[in-house]
Amino acid sequence: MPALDDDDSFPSTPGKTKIIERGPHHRHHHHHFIFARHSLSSSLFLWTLLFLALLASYLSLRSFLHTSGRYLSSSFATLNFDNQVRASAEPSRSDGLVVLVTGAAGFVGSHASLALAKRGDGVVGLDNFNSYYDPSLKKARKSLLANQGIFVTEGDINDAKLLKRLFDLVSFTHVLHLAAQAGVRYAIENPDSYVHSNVAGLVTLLEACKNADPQPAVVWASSSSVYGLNDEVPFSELHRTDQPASLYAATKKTGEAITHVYNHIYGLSITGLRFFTVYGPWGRPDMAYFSFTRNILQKKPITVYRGKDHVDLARDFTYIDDIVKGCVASLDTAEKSTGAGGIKMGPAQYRIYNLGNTSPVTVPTLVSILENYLKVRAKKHLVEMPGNGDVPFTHANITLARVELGYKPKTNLEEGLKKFVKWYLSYYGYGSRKGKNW
Ligand SMILES: O=C(O)[C@H]1O[C@H](OP(=O)(O)OP(=O)(O)OC[C@H]2O[C@@H](n3ccc(=O)[nH]c3=O)[C@H](O)[C@@H]2O)[C@H](O)[C@@H](O)[C@@H]1O
Repeated sequence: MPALDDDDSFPSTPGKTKIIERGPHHRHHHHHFIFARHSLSSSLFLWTLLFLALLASYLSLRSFLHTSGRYLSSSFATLNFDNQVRASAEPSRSDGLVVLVTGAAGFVGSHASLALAKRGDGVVGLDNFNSYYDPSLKKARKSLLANQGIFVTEGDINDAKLLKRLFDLVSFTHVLHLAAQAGVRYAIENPDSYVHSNVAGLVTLLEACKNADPQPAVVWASSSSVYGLNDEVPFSELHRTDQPASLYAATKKTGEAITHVYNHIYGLSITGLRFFTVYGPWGRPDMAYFSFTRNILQKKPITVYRGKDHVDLARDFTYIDDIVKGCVASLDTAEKSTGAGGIKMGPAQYRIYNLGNTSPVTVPTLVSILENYLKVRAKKHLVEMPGNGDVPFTHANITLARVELGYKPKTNLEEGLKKFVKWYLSYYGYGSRKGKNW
């Protein structure tokens, strides 16, 4: 029986190497071979080590440069931001106010910021540039402000860190709080945005104000819509405001309650302004006078809502310059907040004013004024008021604002719309039509 070769007697175990011994000669060669393999693999090992070490130092150097570069550029950005905020906040007259304007790239915010800067107050703007309506209009307003040395930082009033940073950088004497989710009917589509800006954002802003030392006096935009289903006319600050007709109105009414709490607990000086359908150049594209103008010029139909029994809707349309005067007068007459760093020192001022025009105009009349200036007939679709938040009319009693603020609106709808249309035609490049219309 042939001897079974040991090597073949067992199937090789996976992973185990068989050592074959073939006598001394073989063994020598084998050692030589092993030695060569050894020296080859150890030098390969060394080279690999060297390579890895080089690679590691390259990578760490790169990441160091990257991090320090980023750190340096972010430090420069921080420094740049701080300098811009401080420079913008510097009043150019000796007793100038130092005002944080929220919603500064908005319609009322941009006009108010310009008016304040023009008389020598320091103004820092804050705006989130959201896309509720064309943000390019907001950017254009921002450039207008930048030309007057006003810096508008891009940020949300819900950003507590950013607010703290601004208050750490600047001792604001006043906050003009105009940032909000506006629009009555849009609340049906996007209710959350109203809670986000008009409730949560307001609280975040008031927290920053009450923590500041010194605390600023706060003037903010409420709305004529808080009168809701009230049918006593003209609307007085003494009338009921507990029957809102839209979520928008409800969040503004909530704002009045929330600001009262901060006044009561922390001694913040508060002035709430109930604006009545503000219009004018650089206005809001979502509002009727603006979208009607666009559609009329583009020969597109417009929808004109009507109330019950075909009664025309009416608004106490108020021109932007009059509203700005009311805002500035409110800032000038606001008493100081009494608290500091979150602690109340004594009772503080709490005021609410109507800022309207006192002469309501129907929506069809608004349309015919526009038709007249645009020299185009509107394609009107008369539609029953859809019940999505509108009230049939607004009409302001402004006695309180007149007596306490010296507020006196002086632009009627015809004059105001003339200025608006002139701006609209030039801004949207209807330049050649100008001569024809004016
Ligand atoms: O005074 C206020 O408190 C409010 O004024 C305006 O709200 P509104 O009066 O509804 O202003 P527009 O949206 O310009 O509407 C004006 C009138 O035109 C009517 N309208 C609007 C849009 C439309 O397509 N058709 C139409 O007939 C409305 O029903 C309303 O009677 C602003 O949009 C709100 O942000 C502000 O808070």
